[in-house]
Amino acid sequence: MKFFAVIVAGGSGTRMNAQLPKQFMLLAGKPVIMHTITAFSASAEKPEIMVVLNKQQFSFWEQLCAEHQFTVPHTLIAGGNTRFQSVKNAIDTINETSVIAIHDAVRPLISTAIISKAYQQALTEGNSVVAVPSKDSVRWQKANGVSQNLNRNEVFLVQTPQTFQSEMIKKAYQQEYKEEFTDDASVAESFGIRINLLPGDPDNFKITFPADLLMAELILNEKSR
Ligand SMILES: Nc1ccn([C@@H]2O[C@H](COP(=O)(O)OP(=O)(O)OP(=O)(O)O)[C@@H](O)[C@H]2O)c(=O)n1
Ligand SMILES: C[C@](O)(CO)[C@H](O)COP(=O)(O)O
Repeated sequence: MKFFAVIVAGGSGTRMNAQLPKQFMLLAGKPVIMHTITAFSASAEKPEIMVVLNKQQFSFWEQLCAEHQFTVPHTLIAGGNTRFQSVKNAIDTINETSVIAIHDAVRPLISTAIISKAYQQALTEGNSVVAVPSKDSVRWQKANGVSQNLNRNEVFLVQTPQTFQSEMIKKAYQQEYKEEFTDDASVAESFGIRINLLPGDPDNFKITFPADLLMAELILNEKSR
């Protein structure tokens, strides 16, 4: 079977509040996204890697690759205004029957073990969505202003990769964009696909705020000791 990795990095990182988009910020001496691409290239399935970037940043990325002697093979795809559009731009170019993992560039601490489990689950069960249990209590704030406790054993926080057999995810991404499409699982589910969860890893958090980058740096330092 052919495997693809779509690494989405077309965002501008408004919550990070920095000049440089967070996917290019340095983590342990190299841009965040290079850690992410390296993890996929090291996985047993040896996926073909697609990197989705804002078109305006193609030449900057090529400069970064030269500066960091980054030679992992990948193709560049132009991003869109939403994550949904960025993913769609990439998967629309895939015509082979395959298994496609979609991953946020800004989750650089993903392990090769989880990547492989995700590909294998999607191969046998159709899809695989990485998620972790909540470490906090969880409440649902209803429209009438009343909040209600939820059983946190039944609530999961969704990560990436989100991995699918190509035929189903390509069809799901033909739907019109809706605001509730915050990830690939929500797109697939709205198309009628039942989602399979795969246990994730708390370290596979999304770099969203400045403190997240500091935490990622600490974890990498600890792992290299
Ligand atoms: N138009 C977009 C928006 C987001 N992404 C990617 O989707 C992932 C998750 O998005 P998020 O953390 O929200 O990134 P940003 O959109 O960059 O951040 P913010 O929402 O704070 O602006 C990131 O790797 C981001 O680059 C993308 O490829 N194209
Ligand atoms: C895809 C995702 O990372 C799964 O948790 C998340 O939904 C992305 O959300 P964001 O608002 O684009 O950061």
